[in-house]
Amino acid sequence: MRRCSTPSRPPSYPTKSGTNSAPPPPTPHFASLSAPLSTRARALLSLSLSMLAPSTATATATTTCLLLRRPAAAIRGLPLHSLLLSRRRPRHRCAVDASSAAAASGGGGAAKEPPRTLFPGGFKRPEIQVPALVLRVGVDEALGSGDSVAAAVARGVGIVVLEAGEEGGGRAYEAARALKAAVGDRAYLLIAERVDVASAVGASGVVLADDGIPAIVARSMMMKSNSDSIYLPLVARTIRSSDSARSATSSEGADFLIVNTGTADFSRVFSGAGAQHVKIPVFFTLNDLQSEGSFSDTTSKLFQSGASGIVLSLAGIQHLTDNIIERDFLKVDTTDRVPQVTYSSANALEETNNVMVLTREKTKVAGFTKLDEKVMQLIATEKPILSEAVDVIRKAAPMMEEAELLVDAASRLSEPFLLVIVGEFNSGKSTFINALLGRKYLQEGVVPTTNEITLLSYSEVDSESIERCERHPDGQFTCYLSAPILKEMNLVDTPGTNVILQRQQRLTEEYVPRADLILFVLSSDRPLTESEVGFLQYVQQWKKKVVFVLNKLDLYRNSDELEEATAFIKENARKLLNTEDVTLFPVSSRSALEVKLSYSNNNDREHHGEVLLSDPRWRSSKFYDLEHYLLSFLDGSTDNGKERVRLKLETPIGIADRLLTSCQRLVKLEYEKAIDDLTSIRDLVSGANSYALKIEADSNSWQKQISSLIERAKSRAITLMESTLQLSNIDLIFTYMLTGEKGPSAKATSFVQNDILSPALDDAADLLSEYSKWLSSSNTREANLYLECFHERWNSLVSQEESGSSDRTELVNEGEKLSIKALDGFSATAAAKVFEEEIREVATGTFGGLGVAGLSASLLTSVLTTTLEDLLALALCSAGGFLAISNFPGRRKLAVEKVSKAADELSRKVNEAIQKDISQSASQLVQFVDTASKPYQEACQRKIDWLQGVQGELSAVERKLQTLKIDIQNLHGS
Ligand SMILES: Nc1nc2c(ncn2[C@@H]2O[C@H](COP(=O)(O)OP(=O)(O)OP(=O)(O)O)[C@@H](O)[C@H]2O)c(=O)[nH]1
Repeated sequence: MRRCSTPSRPPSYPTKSGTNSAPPPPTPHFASLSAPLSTRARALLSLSLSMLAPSTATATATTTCLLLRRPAAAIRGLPLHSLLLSRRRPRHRCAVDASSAAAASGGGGAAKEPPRTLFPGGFKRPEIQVPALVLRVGVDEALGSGDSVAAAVARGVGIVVLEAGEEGGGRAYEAARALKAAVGDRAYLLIAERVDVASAVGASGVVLADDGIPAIVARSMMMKSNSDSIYLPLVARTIRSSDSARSATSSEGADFLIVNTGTADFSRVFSGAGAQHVKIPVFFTLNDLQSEGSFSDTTSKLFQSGASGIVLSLAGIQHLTDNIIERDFLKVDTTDRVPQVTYSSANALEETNNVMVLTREKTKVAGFTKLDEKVMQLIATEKPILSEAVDVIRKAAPMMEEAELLVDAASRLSEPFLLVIVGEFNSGKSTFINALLGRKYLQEGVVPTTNEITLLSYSEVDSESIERCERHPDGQFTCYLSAPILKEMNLVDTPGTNVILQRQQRLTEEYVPRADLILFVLSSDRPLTESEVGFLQYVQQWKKKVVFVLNKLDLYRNSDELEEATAFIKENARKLLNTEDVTLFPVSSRSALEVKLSYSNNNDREHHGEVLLSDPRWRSSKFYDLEHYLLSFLDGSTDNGKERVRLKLETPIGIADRLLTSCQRLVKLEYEKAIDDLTSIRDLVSGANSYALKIEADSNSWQKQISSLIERAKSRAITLMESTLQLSNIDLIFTYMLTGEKGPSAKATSFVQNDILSPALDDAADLLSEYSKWLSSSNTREANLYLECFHERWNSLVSQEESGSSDRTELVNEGEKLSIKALDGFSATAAAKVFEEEIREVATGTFGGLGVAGLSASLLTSVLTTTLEDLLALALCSAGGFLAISNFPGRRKLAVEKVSKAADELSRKVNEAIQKDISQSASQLVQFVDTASKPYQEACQRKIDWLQGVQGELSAVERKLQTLKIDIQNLHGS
């Protein structure tokens, strides 16, 4: 029998969180579904995943909520205020439904892989909103003060830390569970020093002690134990010194730090030289005994001097007034205040003597400083089409977080050209950027040095003193520098593509679609490694223009080696990027930087280029060609300059293209699924028609029981009649004729009535009543199965009111059943009377006119026992009476037949009533199922219509984008 299994919901529709591991209800008997849903759902889901995921990613159906709204990464690059205003946004975790996951995996124990999105790294980084209010809770408090914790979260606490380090596992686990229940998804729950407990309760992460296990180990332990989650676990570390802060922030990979030493120690912790390298948020634990006034001062001071949040106990939170919370943690005034700490970049910090810059860059440099009319027009045309695309993408796939990429890219249309520098760690990305800018703005090093994305933007004020870096809540840095090239070109330094931390891999992946041009830095000592090939394939999916830089040219011993390497790279890049046009610049960034730095004090700007060219080190670095190429991008009169405009305009179109294609496929799948759903519902409804057959088959045993009951009564009555109407009973018959009812036949009549008919009728009535109940309950059960099936499979389509409107009372009116009424016209007394009359009829019809005086029938019959002998004897006794008596057996037979017929008639009536009941019940059920299915059918139809509309909108906006693309291509041709 097919089961009414829960279908896995498509990714673009929100699902209810929570699990339902109850077994699926049985299916109505004739539910004929076109395919078992578990298989179908799995196919659907993996299709949509593989469609969304790059080809290198393996998509598996492990979760129904693959694409969640607005992760930190997706909003990186959005205006700051929009990041901060999203503060109270509830965090979505992927609630993997146990049953749907099981269904999706075919019910077997198939190995689950992390779900993927458009980014091959696949995982999402949780957002940490700053300034953050962190609550630390002890085990006792957690077990007893759930309400206070919930209240604190409602007031603005974003992170709750359970201090479970000292506790035994059992209590720590119970406390963590209690906190999890109190906090829900409204804040992050982190467990201090207990990765096992954090994993067991599905907490958001852990806080490690200063000397605890490495962050990467903790993170991977948590990821292993919660392999369904698409979020990277948060790992924080408590620190006591700036040195440990520095190590925690660099290669270690912690997400934020907690300073546990109290307010007074803040400056001490952050006074060391290492503090300048702390690139992740730092939260300070505040002493609870502060009065309100001092709290107010303290929080302000902490934020001004670089803290990103404060940590308080439950008691401490109570001292914090709503005003302070509102002022420092919730309300963000984006006009005149920088709520994040602003870090100076490495060099600038030294130069400015740790002075924090609290004014924010307000004036951005336009992307195209010399925009011609046509470009302006194109931008004006493009923006509304992009916003239309965003609307329709959000409509078609509300959970597709990647829509934010498009929003971001569209908002950057008027901003500077975005050159994103990618490459494996240590390939020389930072050195290349420094060489291009002519100053050591970025750190370089042999160990991975770039943990975060750094966006280099132009600072309008031409003074080095205000060069600085701002850290955004999700870790991205924006550095404002005065390098002229940044006026029209923003540079992005990314973490290496082969870093061990998934978080950084993802950071880089997310920047690829936004890039207007990608500079792929390869290292001469290992050109085109496996991971570089993988990353290039990913880049190719976004159809980005890539320029290769073969760095560390100085490592080659001769030109043959260089030629061999360039040929190798070009040949492979051609294949990988599917283009003939591969641009590759072999350079030595380090030499170039050294040369530039050696002339940095040369004030003769005018002849700077000539001076450099005269230096053989500069010439051998070959940096000039690359620099010239990039600068030509900034010159609108050159081919590269024109291409720059095209690339810039095409960046959001490329993203839109890809997202729209994904949406088209999703919507198509949704559409096909909706059609399938509608067909399945209709199949179920028509399957109800077969219910009559099934119920008839099931009614057979009832019918047989009742028939055999009647049959038994009949045969007993007939036996009685036959034994009464024997000539051997002729005395009795005569007596009966003479004395009427008082004779011996009255005995037979009462026997028929009391011993045969009445009990048989009672039994039959009981049986029919039971049958009627059975019929009703069978109907109700069947109806319920249908309801459950509709509810189970298509619950998400209809509202509760709509689905609950079917009335089941119609199905249970067993009092109305015809089979019960079938016995109504049949009374035992009346039947016995008829029985008696039949005997009388036989007797009078046979002997009434005979008048045989002197014949001793009893004498004859005492010796003659059979009917034949009776007749013979009578014939012998009276030739005159022979004729009359010879009719006796015939009359007796007729009487018996009459009784038999009456019984058969009763049996037929009962069977007929049963049949009518069956067909009535079946049609009631069909009617019921039809009515119950209506809301679902209508909802499916609505969805089909809606999806058709969305398909139309998607196609319309795609067409507009195609036209726009042609216009952009023709921009400089006409
Ligand atoms: N020989 C040689 N070494 C170079 C050159 N460019 C950079 N390096 C060295 O390569 C190492 C890594 O340079 P970085 O610029 O930090 O490399 P990166 O790609 O930014 O590294 P991550 O930020 O960790 O991804 C440093 O020791 C540089 O001095 C070069 O042209 N020649």
